[in-house]
Amino acid sequence: MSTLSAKGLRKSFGGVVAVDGADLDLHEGRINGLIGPNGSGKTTLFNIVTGMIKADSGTVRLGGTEVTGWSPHRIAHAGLGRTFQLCRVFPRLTVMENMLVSLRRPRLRDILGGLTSKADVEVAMGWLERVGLDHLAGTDARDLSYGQQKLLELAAVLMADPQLILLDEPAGGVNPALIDRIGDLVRDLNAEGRTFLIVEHNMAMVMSLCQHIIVFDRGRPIAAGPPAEIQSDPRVLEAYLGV
Ligand SMILES: Nc1ncnc2c1ncn2[C@@H]1O[C@H](COP(=O)(O)OP(=O)(O)OP(=O)(O)O)[C@@H](O)[C@H]1O
Repeated sequence: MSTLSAKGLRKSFGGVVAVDGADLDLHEGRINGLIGPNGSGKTTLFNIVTGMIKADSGTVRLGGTEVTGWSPHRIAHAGLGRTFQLCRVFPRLTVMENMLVSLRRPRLRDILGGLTSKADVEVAMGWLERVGLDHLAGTDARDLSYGQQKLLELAAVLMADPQLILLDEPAGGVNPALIDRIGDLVRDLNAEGRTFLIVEHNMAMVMSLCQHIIVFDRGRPIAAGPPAEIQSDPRVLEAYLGV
């Protein structure tokens, strides 16, 4: 079960209302997009549904189970993986070590001492091949380009075999060739049955990749539908252009 839904989410930071009574319903098995002007609450929503921050009110359900207030680790264990707007890899660990620490099971000392299970290394290598980083397995993550680090972060998320994956600005700061590779990878992973929710400012990517788009403005959804519908929705144009 991968469906993510939320009801009445609300979150304020001091006087700033970041998420303002938002509902969310993802289309299962689809590539869902979440767009909206800067500061409209998209990342805060991501952080709430992945357990990184607690909402002031509202509920989150994952595959029929209420997960409101669960820790990020428990939510990840329930099948939800995520990447971050500012990519999070361990710069001084190699690409392979980054893959293995994402499992949490082995201890860092074991990984650095080569005491990891052969099966884990094989699974990690399989994902590195899928994202095109297998030839860099022994390279320190800090020596990868920013786009390659984003691919590594996604590959590390895939180690947990999540059925639902949230990507926070996968194209941000990435060169066009790697943006295409990330897009192809998302399509392939979706064809295998994984559901995606993608926050992205690159409209060309969102419109070509996503099958269902949710538009946020001032902390709540103002429109949802297929790309062609969203592109011509007057509420969306108003939110973006103020027209
Ligand atoms: N930790 C925080 N402390 C204070 N204010 C915050 C915090 N996190 C978010 N905000 C505020 O909440 C609002 C929503 O921010 P959020 O980052 O969720 O928007 P966003 O849609 O993801 O923006 P962007 O597209 O620029 O990443 C903004 O006004 C932001 O300044």
